[in-house]
Amino acid sequence: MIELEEALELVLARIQPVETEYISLADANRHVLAQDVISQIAMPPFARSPLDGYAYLAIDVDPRPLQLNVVSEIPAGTFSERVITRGEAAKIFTGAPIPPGANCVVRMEDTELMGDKVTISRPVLPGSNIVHKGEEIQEGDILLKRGFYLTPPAIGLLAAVGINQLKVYRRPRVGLLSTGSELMDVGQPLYLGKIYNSNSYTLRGMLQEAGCEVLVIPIVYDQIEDTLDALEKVSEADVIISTGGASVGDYDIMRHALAQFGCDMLFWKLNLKPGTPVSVGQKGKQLFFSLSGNPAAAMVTFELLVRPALRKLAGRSTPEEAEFQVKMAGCFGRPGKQRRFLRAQAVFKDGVIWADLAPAQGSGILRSMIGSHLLVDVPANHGPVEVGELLMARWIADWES
Ligand SMILES: Nc1nc2c(c(=O)[nH]1)N[C@H]1C(S)=C(S)[C@@H](COP(=O)(O)OP(=O)(O)OC[C@H]3O[C@@H](n4cnc5c(N)ncnc54)[C@H](O)[C@@H]3O)O[C@H]1N2
Ligand code: MOO
Repeated sequence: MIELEEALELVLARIQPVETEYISLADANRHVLAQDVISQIAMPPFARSPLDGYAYLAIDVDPRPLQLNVVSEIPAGTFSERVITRGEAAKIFTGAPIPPGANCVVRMEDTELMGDKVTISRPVLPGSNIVHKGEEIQEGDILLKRGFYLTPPAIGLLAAVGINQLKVYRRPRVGLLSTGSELMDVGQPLYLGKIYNSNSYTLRGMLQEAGCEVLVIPIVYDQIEDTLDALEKVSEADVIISTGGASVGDYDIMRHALAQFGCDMLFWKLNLKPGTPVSVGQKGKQLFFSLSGNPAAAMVTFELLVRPALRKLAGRSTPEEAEFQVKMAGCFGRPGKQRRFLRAQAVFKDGVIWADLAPAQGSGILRSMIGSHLLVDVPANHGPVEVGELLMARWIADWES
């Protein structure tokens, strides 16, 4: 039985990021950048108007009202080289370039146009309502660094500076095995003694959200031969995750199957709950995680151990999330001898993050993950957890309620 931190060290030491590839920006969501991105242009690329109105050359002491001759019109997408001098204005629209000579924009609502003369009821000060060139991004800015996990705002930012090809790490390929002779797939009536396989569905979604390609082997019987066959089917995967058959029972064969498959076994059992009976093996470049079959336990150990491993494999610069302090909104009577991770909702009140525990904390209770944002880290041999107590916790993905 080893500590989580020791297990993580052992696992992370065995992982190198996957190879890189070039992809188009349209395919970049949930990929990890394998290059620093330096902007070749400024954004905006020119000084522009944030309003529909009139651009002109203001001074500090313009009379009220101010009357100007309208000498040009600049819709967005065009530009005008006509220099605006004192007494002149250009009719301008949101997003259009400020013409040379002008030093401000007054909004349409404060003006009245008669023929080619505009009367400005409330003149503005020099510099008003101009978005300067490079206000958001300067040419040469490092926008994003290698190891950055690309999600929509970052992809939009890359589009904003005109990037259409980029170097990323290829998606990690993950094979997913649900083992258990009691399992049936959804879509059929349930036989006596059987249950539906939920782990495949939970973990497939978690893996997809983490940017992985997933190959699912839905149900593997608790027999060495079946397990070895299933392992052969995922020979292209970088990482193989199995659930079930991880403990001490006669049919808990996963770690034996892995050893027989030729894995070098790194450890068996983590000193934490839920999900104690985890083992990890390595064969060549492939890493094998055997997780508990209990649905909540599988999710928790995925968060604590597998997710950091996948992050490093995917090329991300920060494999692990830091813990932070929370205040307990509920009590928990029996944490036990082992370190324990409690599922809880984060509630912000009076400047504090309160951890509101899920009502049931059993290893098999998948419902407790719904609406949980936190895993509260209760140390080994901790007595009962009291209301108001301060403990450390880590964020997990936001499983909305
Ligand atoms: N004598 C002992 N028994 C057990 C121990 C122990 O130390 N001594 N440890 C317990 C702990 S802790 C856990 S956790 C479980 C782990 O069991 P396994 O990983 O071997 O998992 P299974 O027995 O195969 O399954 C556990 C539970 O989860 C259900 N299950 C399995 N796969 C799925 C799936 N894909 N979808 C939904 N539900 C699944 C399975 O039917 C069982 O009810 O062992 C304890 N036993
Ligand atoms: O380790 Mo197990 O605590 O029941 O999930």
